[in-house]
Parts: sequence; C-alpha cells; structure tokens
Amino acid sequence: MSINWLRFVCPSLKKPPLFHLCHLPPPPPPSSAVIVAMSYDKELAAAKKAASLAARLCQKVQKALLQSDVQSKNDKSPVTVADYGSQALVSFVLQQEFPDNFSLVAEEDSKDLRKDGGQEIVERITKLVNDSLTIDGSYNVTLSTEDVLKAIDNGRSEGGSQGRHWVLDPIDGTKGFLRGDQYAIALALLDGGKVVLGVLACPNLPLTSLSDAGRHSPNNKVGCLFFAVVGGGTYMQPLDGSSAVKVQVSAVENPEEASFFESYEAAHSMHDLSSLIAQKLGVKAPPVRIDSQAKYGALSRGDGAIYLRLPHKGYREKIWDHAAGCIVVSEAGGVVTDAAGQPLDFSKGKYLDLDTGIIVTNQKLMPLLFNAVRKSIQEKASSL
Ligand SMILES: Nc1ncnc2c1ncn2[C@@H]1O[C@H](COP(=O)(O)O)[C@@H](OP(=O)(O)O)[C@H]1O
Ligand SMILES: [Mg+2]
Ligand SMILES: [Mg+2]
Ligand SMILES: [Mg+2]
Repeated sequence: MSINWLRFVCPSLKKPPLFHLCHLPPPPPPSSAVIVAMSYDKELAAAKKAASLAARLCQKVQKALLQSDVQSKNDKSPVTVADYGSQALVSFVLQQEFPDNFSLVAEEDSKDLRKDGGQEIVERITKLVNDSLTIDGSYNVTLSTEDVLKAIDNGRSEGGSQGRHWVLDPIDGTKGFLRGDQYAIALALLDGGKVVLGVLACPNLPLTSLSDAGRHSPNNKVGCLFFAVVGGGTYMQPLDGSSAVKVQVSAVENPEEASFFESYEAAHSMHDLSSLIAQKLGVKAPPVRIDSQAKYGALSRGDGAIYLRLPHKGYREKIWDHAAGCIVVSEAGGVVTDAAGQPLDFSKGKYLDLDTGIIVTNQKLMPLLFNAVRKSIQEKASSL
C-alpha cells in the first residue's frame, strides 16, 4: 500500500473573553422585523449521506491496512488513499447535490498524486470511489482517474465571510486511522462565515459512552454519526443508519468530577500544560487521549466534560479540524473558545486566527476552566 506523507505547521493572542458559542447568532431583530428561519434540510441530508459513504470507504481501507500491517513510524502528518478517496467522494456527492452553488474548502489536494509514480495510487483511489458509488446506487456514473483528481481539487476554495462554503476534513486523525484507533470524517457548512451545519462520522467510536465500564467488550458496537444544524440541537445515530437521539453535553459543575479529553499525539497538544490546568481545577480522572474530532462528538454526548487543545507555539489551526466539531458541541449546550475566551472565527479563510489553544466545556465549567488555562499559560511562560 502506497502512502504519501505531508506536513503542516503554526497562532496569536488578543481581546477580552466573551464565552460565546462559536456560531453565536446575531442580536435579535426589533419585534416588527420579519424573521426568516433558514432551513438547511437538503444540505443536512446531503452532508450525512456524503460523510456516511466516506466512512464506509475509510472502514474498508482501514481493515485492509490493519490486515496487511502497513504502518509507519514516520512522524510527519500522513495522508493515505482513504484521505484522498474520502475527499473525492464527499466532493463528488456535494457537487451532484448542489451543482449551482458549490464551494469546498478541504484538506487534501492532488499535487502529490499527479507526480511521477502517482498513477497506481490514483487508480486505487478511483476504484475505491467507484465501488462506493456503485454500492450507494444514487448516481449512475463511473468516474475516470481524472474525474477523481478534479473532485479532490474542487476542495481548493479559500472559504471566507461571504456566501456558502463546505468545509471538509476527509479523515481527521490520520495517525489514529493508521494505528487502527479513532478518526473522523468531518464536514461542515459555513454560511456568511458562520458554521451553520456540521456532521461528524466516527467509524470507531463506541455507540455507548467512553466512560462506561466494559466499553472494550466485543459486544460494544462502534460507528457514530453526529449532526447539528444551527438552532436545532445535536443528534447522534449509528453509522448503520438506525434512528437518531438528541445528545447533551455533561452537566457536571464540580471540576473534580470532570474528565477531560486531549489529543493522543503529544505533538498536537501540550500534555504538560493540560496536566497543570487539570491540577489547578482539581480534576481527579486521568485525561482520555483520543485522536480526531471524535473528541468533540464524545464531549457532545457527555462522555467527558472538557477538551483541551493547546498546540505548540507557531502551529496554525485549520478550519476543517474544528468546524464540524465546534457546532456539534455548541448545539449540544457546550462552549468552544480559544485560549483568550473568544469564539472561533471561521470566516477568515483556511486558518483560524486564534490565541494559542482551543478550550471546550459546558457553560457552568467554562469560567473556572478559562481562569485555570490563563494562569497555567502564564506560569508556564514565566518558568521558561
Ligand atoms: N503540530 C501540530 N499541532 C497541532 N495539531 C496538529 C499538528 N500537526 C498536525 N495537527 C493536526 O491535528 C489533527 C489531528 O488532531 P488530533 O490531535 O485531535 O487527532 C491533524 O488532522 P489530520 O489527521 O486531518 O491531518 C492535523 O491537522
Ligand atoms: Mg492531514
Ligand atoms: Mg484534521
Ligand atoms: Mg485530515
């Protein structure tokens, strides 16, 4: 199995804390104004379909990967046939559903695939995508390798504050995917620079809480689809399509009873800083380290109460790593801010322009968490 390797890098500080939801609606209009409720029904149905199809493609590849035991210890950010296949598939489905108004900001591009020696991998990706489309049966097409490369490159939009843009991470947590652990297909819709819809497919996330005893039992089914539309709450359903349930973040108010999530990869978040924060809060449980936006999904249903993401200096967060997760948590009653207490701003293009770190919890715990984060960051800086 061929695997190409990519890498990324690089953040800032400002303004007083606000504790807003990340997609906070504008202030209410005067009572005489006509309120037009925006419906995103068609977009939600398309996003769920695209993410579920992509999840199936990824599951197939992950199974083959694990069986053939192809893994790597290279610590650069990886990209696999499944990342490309997932992006091509989601891009194709969305373009079919919204041919007149289609803009996609997505993580991957076809540059490496078009290089010498890339043909074999492109053929594999094309086969995976066509197999997925055949199983689905809604589109009577067979894509060529060039169609697949174009579908991948249709994710080159820059996003921004005007109009609608889909935001896709075709596999978030590629390192987790390669290890056989957690990963997510994360798809969101921006409208006027705000996240209005998010879907998170988490093929390896147990349907029952991560905090439940016996979660490693072979009977514990995995595969969750979280979805949220602005103002409509957050729902979770099994990836196999059975019915959805509304979910809520944890109601824990006492930080000693809170458990928290952080990245599995220490390079993605400073584990020493989160331990200091946990210590200040009096959190008793050890951190739960998992890959990808599955953390946002798990938090939205109350598996844990806090998610801390504190990247090393210089790392710039990309919108596709947080857009879907942010609305999934905030519609479930949670709060997502940067380390300065500001809501995340998805309107500035591919990157989030934020103060070092992202903090996520429920509304009751946020003030305590925010203070602990600020104090810990100051202490760490003065000890250097
Ligand atoms: N040095 C770094 N610091 C912070 N995040 C990083 C990073 N290197 C990669 N990432 C991002 O972390 C994401 C995975 O998040 P997590 O740590 O929550 O699993 C990666 O997404 P991809 O796997 O889509 O590339 C990548 O965008
Ligand atoms: Mg990546
Ligand atoms: Mg990612
Ligand atoms: Mg990715």
